[in-house]
Amino acid sequence: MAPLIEATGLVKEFRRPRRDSGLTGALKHLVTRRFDIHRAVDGIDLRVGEGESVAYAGPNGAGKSTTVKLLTGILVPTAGEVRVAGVVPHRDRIANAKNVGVVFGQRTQLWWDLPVGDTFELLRDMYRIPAADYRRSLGRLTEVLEIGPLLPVLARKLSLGQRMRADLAAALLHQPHILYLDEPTIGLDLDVKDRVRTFLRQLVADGTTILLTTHDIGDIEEVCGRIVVIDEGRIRHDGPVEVLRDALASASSVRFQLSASAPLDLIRERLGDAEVTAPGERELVVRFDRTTRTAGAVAATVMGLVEVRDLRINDEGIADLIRRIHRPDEVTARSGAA
Ligand SMILES: Nc1ncnc2c1ncn2[C@@H]1O[C@H](COP(=O)(O)OP(=O)(O)OP(=O)(O)O)[C@@H](O)[C@H]1O
Repeated sequence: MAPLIEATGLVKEFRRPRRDSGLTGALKHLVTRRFDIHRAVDGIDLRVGEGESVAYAGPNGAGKSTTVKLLTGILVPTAGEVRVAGVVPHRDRIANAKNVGVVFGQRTQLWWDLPVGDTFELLRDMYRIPAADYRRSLGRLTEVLEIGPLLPVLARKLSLGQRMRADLAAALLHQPHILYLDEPTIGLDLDVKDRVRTFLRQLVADGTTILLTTHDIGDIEEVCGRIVVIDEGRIRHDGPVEVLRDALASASSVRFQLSASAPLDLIRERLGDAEVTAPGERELVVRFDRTTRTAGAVAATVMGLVEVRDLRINDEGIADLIRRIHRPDEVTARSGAA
């Protein structure tokens, strides 16, 4: 079966005005209008199957929102191919919109000055949802998201948590197969976060395909089965969240503050397969497998080779791994293989 989301060699370039500094620069720009080309998405190959829940993670400016905009058809790719449920999004935005729901944590699609229920009715008309389907869909969403009491309330009077639940319902009224979520739990308190995540898990269990961009590790761990990490417009990592979690269950690290710069080669030689990096001049980080050596043994080895002022032991989590994928310079300074 063909994947539901299929992007091949996807590229999006933006033109950015190039302006030299100062008044002369601004005036020159007015006359000559020079531009730089910026590749926000730089050759992405992504396939997402029906029913998958994929986290799309990466640092600020990595190209996450641009990818989602290409998938919704808001943006036209500079190069490459994209298909969502068989539709080329930018060629047929209306057909694509029928298959897709979109939720932005930082922006609402509810009409600000209307009661929530009125927005829902507008969406029913926009999507031409048949009356019986609408009643069923609204009934189910009202119940699971507990938004019955919110229907007569003006959107602008909702709390953030209430707004997010209403936004989720708005995105799902037309029963799309695919849901894109952009930071859906941002700013929510723990209770509401939990409810939103439980709801999303249920959606996935019922067969909806989810692509979720987030900086929140809890969203990734609790909702997603797969994680794709993007940086500078390129995919740096793609794999099951569970494998990552298992790999990290045994990962540990010790961070040292040193009195002098570290004899890196010597430390690497003594620590064998551990990963030794020097993020700062008098800083040393050793990552190792907890099942094969102890933090105490690592500390003793380092202390035998250089004077240590302070040290901190950390067990690694998915957040650390994503951070390391973002900083290939730290990752490439591997011991053994390096
Ligand atoms: N319309 C635009 N015109 C010019 N540059 C843009 C435009 N939209 C995005 N960019 C640039 O493209 C790059 C990727 O932006 P994008 O919004 O996709 O990142 P992101 O991964 O979603 O980041 P964040 O986590 O901050 O939301 C950034 O450098 C951004 O400044």
